[in-house]
Amino acid sequence: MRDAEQALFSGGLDSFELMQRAGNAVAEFLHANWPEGRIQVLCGPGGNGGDGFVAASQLAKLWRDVDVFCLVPREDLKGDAAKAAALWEKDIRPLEDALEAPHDIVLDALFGGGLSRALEGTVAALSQRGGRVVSIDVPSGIDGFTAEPLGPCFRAEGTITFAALRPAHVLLPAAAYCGGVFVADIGVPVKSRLLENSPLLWGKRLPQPGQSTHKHQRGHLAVVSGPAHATGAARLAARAGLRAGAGLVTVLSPPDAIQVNASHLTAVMLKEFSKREDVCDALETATVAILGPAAGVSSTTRENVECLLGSETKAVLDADALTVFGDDSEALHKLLRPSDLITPHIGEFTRIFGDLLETSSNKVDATRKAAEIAGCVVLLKGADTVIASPDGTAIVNTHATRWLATAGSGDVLAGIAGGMIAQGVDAFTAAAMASWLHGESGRRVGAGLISEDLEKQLPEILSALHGEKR
Ligand SMILES: NC(=O)C1=CN([C@@H]2O[C@H](COP(=O)(O)OP(=O)(O)OC[C@H]3O[C@@H](n4cnc5c(N)ncnc54)[C@H](O)[C@@H]3O)[C@@H](O)[C@H]2O)[C@@H](O)CC1
Ligand SMILES: [K+]
Repeated sequence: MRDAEQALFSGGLDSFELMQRAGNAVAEFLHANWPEGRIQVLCGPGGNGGDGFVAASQLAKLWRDVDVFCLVPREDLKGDAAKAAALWEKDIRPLEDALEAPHDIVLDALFGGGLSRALEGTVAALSQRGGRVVSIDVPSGIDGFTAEPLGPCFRAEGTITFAALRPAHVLLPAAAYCGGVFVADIGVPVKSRLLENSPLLWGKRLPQPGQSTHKHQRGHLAVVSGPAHATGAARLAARAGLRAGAGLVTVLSPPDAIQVNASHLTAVMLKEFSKREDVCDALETATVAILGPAAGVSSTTRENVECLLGSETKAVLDADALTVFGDDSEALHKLLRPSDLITPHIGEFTRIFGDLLETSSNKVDATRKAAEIAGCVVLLKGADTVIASPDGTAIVNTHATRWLATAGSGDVLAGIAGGMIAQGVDAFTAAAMASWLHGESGRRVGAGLISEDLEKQLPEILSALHGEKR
């Protein structure tokens, strides 16, 4: 966003004009959503405070009852913040006075996301008062780069930011302090490359069969099963893929697991593989294959991955398919293609991308770098799942529930993504669809959730998204 602002300024746009647009947007946002009550505006010394002064004068024009407090005296303000303060003709009171002043709503215009040290003294005390808070840019006290509180910080009911979402608005723990986030368009032409997951992003692209579509036109998903003692993961993924709409789903099974797989599968087909060539042949007939869930950390799994990534078939790689490359991750990066999806949890991510999480400012940056390195779509699982494509576009999914932290949950996620890819959805969109549908399924089950419950929720959820009554 900084680059886009700089381009605008060098194109002749006055930075104070931008601040006025920002402050006016804040006033509109606050007035529309918190239409009643006395407003206490808390201003910092920089641009964030400047937005606060503009908003305060605009809110007063809307006949709102407004008091303004500032961390520094009016005469110490500089640049745009000083110009903005000049718009406020009444008193600017010292910040300490705010502690005891009557109010209903606080407008937190103290600091933006560039804050470099923890809040102290009066500011820290104000942040801990509770009550109804609306924050400008980010709740003050949040480090916008790491998306973590630097110490005490405001907890907002709503946050208004400008031009585009930043990681702190969607990544935990910062996102939990933001409340509802509104992105105001102030004329900064950024191509938003960070989005929050929602059916609004992809609902219209959910695949659905036409009246005369036959199953072969809905794609073929293959899922590679582990050995006899580890077959459940593949079946969870396979059934989820079928529910997501893949026309055909086949579990590819080693000979020792055929009986156990056969006794548990009905609509999902089963095919035996005993040697490398069998897997290669079977994978080539599929549109997409899921490899990794309970596949085993073995040379067979590695060979199967190499076979899949050397074929025309798209890949969804998870768990053991990633772990087998733990000591040779560059080989995996070289094989992966832009149409592939990998779905590591943090441990697997570290195995194949080293210390990227520690060396990046936050999870969004780390996942973006990973997608660029691997040249494929990366879905980093967590309470705030991040999906990134090699071009830098990222989506964060917070539509989930803690009850999803259970055995087999990730296999279902991979299965839904595979089912969508089978039907022609690109890997990035399929990952976004899958993480939201997975989260929604989890929320519908709630406490007591086991992974077998998840795919059963899909018909109702998908019907609702398609606008069909059941
Ligand atoms: N960049 C732009 O052109 C625009 C910026 N806007 C606003 O400007 C804000 C960014 O402005 P700034 O870069 O001035 O940043 P801030 O408004 O966050 O202010 C930073 C100032 O606070 C001081 N400071 C940092 N931590 C402190 C602490 N713990 N205790 C006391 N003082 C501390 C710093 O020394 C610095 O002087 C955004 O958040 C947004 O609200 C908007 O007006 C839109 C346009
Ligand atoms: K703020």
